[in-house]
Amino acid sequence: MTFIGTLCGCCGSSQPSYVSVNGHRYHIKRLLGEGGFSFVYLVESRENGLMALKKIRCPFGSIGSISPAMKEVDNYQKFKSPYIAQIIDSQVVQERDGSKTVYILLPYFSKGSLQDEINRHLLDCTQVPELEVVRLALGVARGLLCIHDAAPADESDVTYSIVSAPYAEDSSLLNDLELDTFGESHQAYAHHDIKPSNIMISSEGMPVISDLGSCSRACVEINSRQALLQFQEWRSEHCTLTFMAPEILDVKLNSVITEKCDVWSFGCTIYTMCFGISPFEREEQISGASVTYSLTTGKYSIPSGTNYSSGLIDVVKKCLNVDPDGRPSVDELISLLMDLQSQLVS
Ligand SMILES: Nc1ncnc2c1ncn2[C@@H]1O[C@H](COP(=O)(O)OP(=O)(O)OP(=O)(O)O)[C@@H](O)[C@H]1O
Repeated sequence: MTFIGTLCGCCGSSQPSYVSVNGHRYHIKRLLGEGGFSFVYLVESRENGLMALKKIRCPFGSIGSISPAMKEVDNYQKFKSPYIAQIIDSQVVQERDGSKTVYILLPYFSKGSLQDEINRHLLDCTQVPELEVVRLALGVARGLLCIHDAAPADESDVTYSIVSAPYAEDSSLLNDLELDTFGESHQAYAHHDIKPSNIMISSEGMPVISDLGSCSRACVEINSRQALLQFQEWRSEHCTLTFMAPEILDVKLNSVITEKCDVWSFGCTIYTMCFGISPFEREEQISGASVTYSLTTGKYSIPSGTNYSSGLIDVVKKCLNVDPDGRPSVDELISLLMDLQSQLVS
């Protein structure tokens, strides 16, 4: 990986900036967005057109700090679905100061995210039509089904050829990648950060789950004080409070977290599509109760006079059950949403 010119296309430099990933040269056009430790740039290549390049900084330069980013690369390779973003290429770079940077090349979603779509409706004072809410929700649910039902991976099939040489040779890194964050053997995965800004909209208008950095094995047993602290630390880096399931926010010793945490976030996402705000943020606005309190007690309300059908509102209510076992599976959600879709089109 080499950079020619200045990396940041929006920093005011008049010089065009280029980046080379595994020998392919890309023109950096502008910054698309940024997260805690990452920047996402719009890049263009002569052969493949526009793409998004995610640059993840691993500040301490140790294997430990690089593994979450490599886990994200691994996740992009793991799930094959039109409803989950597919990786194009990636590379790890050793920086001169000893730190490492991971670059992930992804398709560019010019329509932005579901959050952008919600924001457009808020600005226009319009609401997302119910049929559109159901169509988008169905796509997200199909992507989630692929994550939750991930087939047991044949570890020997996982290839790391995209990793640049110094790390490909580092077997401890590869071993680290195969370790589940919390040492579980169950093969179902959970995304852990489903929210409208992590769902991109394809050029055909289909929802595509992205930002797989928080995705890890679904079944997490919190069976020691150390596991509890480790989970709390992981949660603060990877999950978003207003979409977070109560069992994650108020994680307890001797509890088990499952993929049902995504079902809660999915319910919050449908609610946000309908009402332009997440249920527990709205609760804070109208009652003054903290998000943490409303969320752990499951206290939220549906705006009165809503013209969304009771069938759709019921789907939200089923997902926002404080008891994870009481929430539907993604399979069940898909059939509920399909029924709703047929009723709406008939
Ligand atoms: N493939 C893409 N096409 C277009 N825009 C993108 C793409 N990927 C990311 N973005 C933009 O960049 C933002 C940040 O990307 P991403 O969520 O992957 O980074 P992150 O560091 O994990 O962010 P967060 O901390 O919000 O989870 C997104 O909200 C989106 O606006």
